[in-house]
Amino acid sequence: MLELKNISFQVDAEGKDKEIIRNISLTIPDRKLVVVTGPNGGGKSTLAKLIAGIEKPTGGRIFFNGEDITELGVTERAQKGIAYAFQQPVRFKGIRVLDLIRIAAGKTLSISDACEYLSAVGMCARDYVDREVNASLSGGELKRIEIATVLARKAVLSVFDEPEAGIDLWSFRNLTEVFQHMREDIHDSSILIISHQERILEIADEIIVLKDGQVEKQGTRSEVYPNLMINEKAAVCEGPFKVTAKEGTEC
Ligand SMILES: Nc1ncnc2c1ncn2[C@@H]1O[C@H](COP(=O)(O)OP(=O)(O)OP(=O)(O)O)[C@@H](O)[C@H]1O
Repeated sequence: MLELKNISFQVDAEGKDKEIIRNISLTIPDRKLVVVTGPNGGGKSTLAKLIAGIEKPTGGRIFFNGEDITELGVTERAQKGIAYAFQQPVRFKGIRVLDLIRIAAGKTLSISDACEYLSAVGMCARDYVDREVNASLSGGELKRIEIATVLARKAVLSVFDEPEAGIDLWSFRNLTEVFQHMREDIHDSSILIISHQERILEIADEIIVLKDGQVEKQGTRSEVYPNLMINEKAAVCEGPFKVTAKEGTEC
């Protein structure tokens, strides 16, 4: 279980203090798939980076299975079982896709085992295992490879920052199935996905809405999702809208 207690994150932006995360307290329980959503610039990626240890909070404490990990860096948190897939993954010149998946798994996987992770994210695995993780890969390919490495980690807490970004619709459909399988096979781990996608929100156990660096809403999918959809619809409807019990929201 991951617990954030009164977490704040402030940066110096052109000589002025800017508070990106404002006194957030939340829990990511074991055996749950939690989706963080909300408007652009609300602080979602920053929250993920604070959890992964890429950024350090300027206030508050972070606990992982009861242990205070606030002062631990990325590597130590990774060793404790926190895996993180960037919104914009980094490239590793000189390292093959196969090596990256083996490093993530922490063991010498056979080529066919490594290929399974690539196939899971919609890649024709044999075409990719020997490719270098360099600039020759497209953004979408790189993104899928990174998601495959997080799958290979089998982490205690897997954090995915906008896994849908840059991924074509067909592969995205596959990807939601991957998350669904991860959810079914969750045991003592948990999954945190930052996403704007309805298909991902629909498979969440819990949804957190982050806005202006604060938790605007938090609850089970059935508590949060219907209202979220109404608000989204209201934002795009020019005129008045009505809600019907059966059909959801109509403009
Ligand atoms: N190091 C930084 N210095 C200054 N401003 C920052 C820094 N990091 C993030 N921000 C700002 O903080 C806000 C939140 O950024 P963040 O990337 O966490 O948002 P987000 O909710 O993930 O957005 P999106 O949905 O667009 O990915 C944004 O306004 C961003 O420009």
